[in-house]
Amino acid sequence: MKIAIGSDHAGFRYKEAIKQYLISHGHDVIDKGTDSEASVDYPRFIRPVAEAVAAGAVDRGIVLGGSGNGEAIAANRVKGVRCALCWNEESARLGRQHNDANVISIGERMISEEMALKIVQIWLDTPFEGGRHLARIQQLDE
Ligand SMILES: O=C(CO)[C@H](O)[C@H](O)COP(=O)(O)O
Repeated sequence: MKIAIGSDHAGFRYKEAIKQYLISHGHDVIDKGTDSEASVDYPRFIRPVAEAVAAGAVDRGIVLGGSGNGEAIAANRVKGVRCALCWNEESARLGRQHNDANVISIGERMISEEMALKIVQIWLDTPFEGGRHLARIQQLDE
């Protein structure tokens, strides 16, 4: 899968860990920054991830910050993006099953690195359920 990833300074360490995890599992990763733990403003690095997903340049996107809240808000401003803020296995699973989330947001200050990697794995492996959820996600873009 082709996956874009981006973070601010507060999500930088997990971005690097997730990038290595994805590459080691055969994915093609497009890193939109940031490149260090120096303080930056997250919209600058999150919006390019969301735009790449919306344009079909990549299959999925991952955004990270301290809480993941602002990053999810920024990603969801782009039409066609369904970004789920994930903090445990079930939030990641439901993000795919019910919401067909094409982007996830993770808060580095909220969860362990082990949990962050688990979330990514579940989000990649879980299919969209369709059915009653299809009409609902279609209404998001209407
Ligand atoms: O999670 C975030 C936005 O929702 C940011 O990562 C967080 O606000 C950065 O905070 P600071 O500038 O204090 O390091």
